[in-house]
Amino acid sequence: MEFIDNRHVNISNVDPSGVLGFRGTPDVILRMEMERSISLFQMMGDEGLVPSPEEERKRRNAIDKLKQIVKEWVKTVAYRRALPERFLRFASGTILTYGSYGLGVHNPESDIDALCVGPCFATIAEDFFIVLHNMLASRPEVSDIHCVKGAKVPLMRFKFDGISIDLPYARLRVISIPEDVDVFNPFFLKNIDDTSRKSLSGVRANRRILQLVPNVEIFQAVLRCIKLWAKKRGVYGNLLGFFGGVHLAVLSAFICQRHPTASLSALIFIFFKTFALWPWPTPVVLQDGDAWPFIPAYKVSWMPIQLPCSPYGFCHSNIVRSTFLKIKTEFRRGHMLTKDMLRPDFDWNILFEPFPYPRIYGKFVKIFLSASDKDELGDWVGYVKSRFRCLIIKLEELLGFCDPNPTEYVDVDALESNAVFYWGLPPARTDMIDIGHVEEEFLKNTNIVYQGPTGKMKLSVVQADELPQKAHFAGERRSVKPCWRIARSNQRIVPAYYKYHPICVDRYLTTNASPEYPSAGG
Ligand SMILES: Nc1ncnc2c1ncn2[C@@H]1O[C@H](COP(=O)(O)OP(=O)(O)OP(=O)(O)O)[C@@H](O)[C@H]1O
Ligand SMILES: [Mg+2]
Ligand SMILES: [Mg+2]
Repeated sequence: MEFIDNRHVNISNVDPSGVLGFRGTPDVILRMEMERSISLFQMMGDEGLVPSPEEERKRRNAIDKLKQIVKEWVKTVAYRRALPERFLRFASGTILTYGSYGLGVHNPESDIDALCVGPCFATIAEDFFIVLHNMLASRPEVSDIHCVKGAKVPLMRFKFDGISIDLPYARLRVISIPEDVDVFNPFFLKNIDDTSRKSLSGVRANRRILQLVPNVEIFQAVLRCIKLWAKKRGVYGNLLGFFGGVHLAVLSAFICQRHPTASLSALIFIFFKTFALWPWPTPVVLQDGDAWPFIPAYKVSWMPIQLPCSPYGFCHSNIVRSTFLKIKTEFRRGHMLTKDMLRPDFDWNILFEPFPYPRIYGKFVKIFLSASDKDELGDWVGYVKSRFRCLIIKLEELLGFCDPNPTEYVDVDALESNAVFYWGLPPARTDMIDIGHVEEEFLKNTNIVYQGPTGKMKLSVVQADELPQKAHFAGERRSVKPCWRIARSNQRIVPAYYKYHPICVDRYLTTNASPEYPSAGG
């Protein structure tokens, strides 16, 4: 814990308004602040947030093997395309990791976001989605492989040695891709196609964040804590109108950038203070020497967060009025709790306490999704989740507010495989809601074309005491993180969409952004 010692900011100095509930000499404050940082690190360990060395080895090994496969694939393609001998020798491709793995904040459940970077002669349609797909599919380590072609960032999704991998593709205008290719070098970015540019933007954004933060380790610790907080408090999940990983990464980096010498505990306090008082929709923008002017923030999201790489768009967001209010409330709660962190009885566990839905809301809309087996259910749940934003907006329209709890429950008494969501409703007017009509409208308005054999959906309004006791976080449900498979609608082949993206805005892959939230970002 050495680095905590020498990067202290006295918490009362970063809180000049003096609202901290503790007085003491600077020495005592420093010591207590350090203790708070240490106990937070310990808590993260207890929560199992940091993968074990064995798990890390497994991931490293999977990436190495993937790199090897990509290299072989490039040679195969070069050969098939009858490239001259001198080119054949040099032709190469590589894998670049990004997302939570690239930032070093993954947990044992996280997937690996890995970008396949290939040379100019390897096409996405044929060479990536057919040749590489077949090479991967024939490997014993690979299972559950899906091609996701219709998304803004097309990708293959599969498991490698049991680890979920998202593999988009970027094709550069060169024959040979250096292993450590510089994704900021204009030479490599020249004349690349739109899909490749979008695919690369995830890697570029992540690398930029790591370049911009003054201390990577402390940034990683802050982000891990904030992600845990967001999951526990029900404000993590882009599809449900909350934050995704990239949003929290930029917010955490923003704090770390401005307080380069602060300790972990001080940064957590500053994080909540800053965003509890933030004048939204003023965008959160990392200090970056190259930054370009951006489009007016109010057109982008309730909480605009700019991506730190050209063309400096905004992270896509599904935040609606209700989720905006919930996030703001949670920021304020975080601030109220952490400003007292130097008090002797301060306990981190309170900050990370799961959001007490049954205590806060009397009634819930229950969304019951079922299918005949687990695979079908995975596809079905993914499909419906991709349209959740429409349902949130509908309920908001009728009731003024709705809290879409991202937690997925399972009804163990039901005969079919199922997933159940319970969204908190405000007390007033709840009795007047015709939930059957909402269900009908949801199906109709979202133009559901999914015709999987067994997917069913039932909406009902239930009392708080009907909520199950046990649940698991949706974000941890990696085993059923499917793609929506090709389905037939009126004899018309409907393209395979990424499970999250057919209509609603999700991540940066969306193909059909809502007019209120134009696609501005990467
Ligand atoms: N809404 C978005 N806007 C812009 N870029 C995004 C968005 N969502 C995802 N990305 C890019 O894709 C990467 C991977 O996204 P993902 O949602 O898997 O985040 P993550 O940080 O890996 O979180 P998790 O641990 O939940 O997987 C992000 O790091 C970011 O570069
Ligand atoms: Mg990820
Ligand atoms: Mg991913």
